[in-house]
Amino acid sequence: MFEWFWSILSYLGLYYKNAKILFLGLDNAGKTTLMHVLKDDRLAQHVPTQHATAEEVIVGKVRFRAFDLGGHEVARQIWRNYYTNVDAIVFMVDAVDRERFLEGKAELDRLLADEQLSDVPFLILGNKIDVPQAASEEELRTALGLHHLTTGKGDGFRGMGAGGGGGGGGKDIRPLELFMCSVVRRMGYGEGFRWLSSYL
Ligand SMILES: Nc1nc2c(ncn2[C@@H]2O[C@H](COP(=O)(O)OP(=O)(O)OP(=O)(O)O)[C@@H](O)[C@H]2O)c(=O)[nH]1
Ligand SMILES: [Mg+2]
Repeated sequence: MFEWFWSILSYLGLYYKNAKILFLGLDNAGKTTLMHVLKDDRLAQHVPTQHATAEEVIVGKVRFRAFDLGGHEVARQIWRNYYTNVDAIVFMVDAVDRERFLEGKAELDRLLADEQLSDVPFLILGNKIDVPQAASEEELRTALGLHHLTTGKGDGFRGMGAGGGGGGGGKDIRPLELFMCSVVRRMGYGEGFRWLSSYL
């Protein structure tokens, strides 16, 4: 099943596709930490990102050009400078910081409403589930208002009837899913990226 999946990917020429993805989300969500775990498998403490950085990362068999943008309020103003030719958005949320769910939702809604991104798949990562107080997937799904937006976690190709489980899944529906993860424990995001790869 898995072999079959990758052979189709390579047949379609997506094998090692140089996809451009943006890591977005509020400050302190864990974007830079994830970037470095993906890039050189190293966990480190990072200062809040002031300047966007781009790195080449390979997840599974897809090569990404990942742009790590700062999440603090001033840094958010330049997110839109990176929207051109973007292939996917990874939107990270700190699942522990309930007080900022609303702020995160507002930023996510702004992105989802942006014309330039109307066709772009969104992988939403609820990070820090290693912390016992972290919100559950269901709680975060509700807090971010995702119930009617998610398209299902099954691998799928756009236009071939996406959607393995959730609602939606029609042809013109933007792929969007929420996966819970812990970057420090190196769990959860792999499934998310695998899901995302199937739409690139
Ligand atoms: N408990 C826990 N903490 C994490 C995890 N991932 C990241 N962190 C911590 O969260 C804090 C912020 O991480 P960063 O990667 O700097 O966050 P960022 O999203 O890049 O923040 P900005 O650059 O300000 O936008 C750091 O103290 C990380 O160690 C995780 O999976 N679990
Ligand atoms: Mg950062």
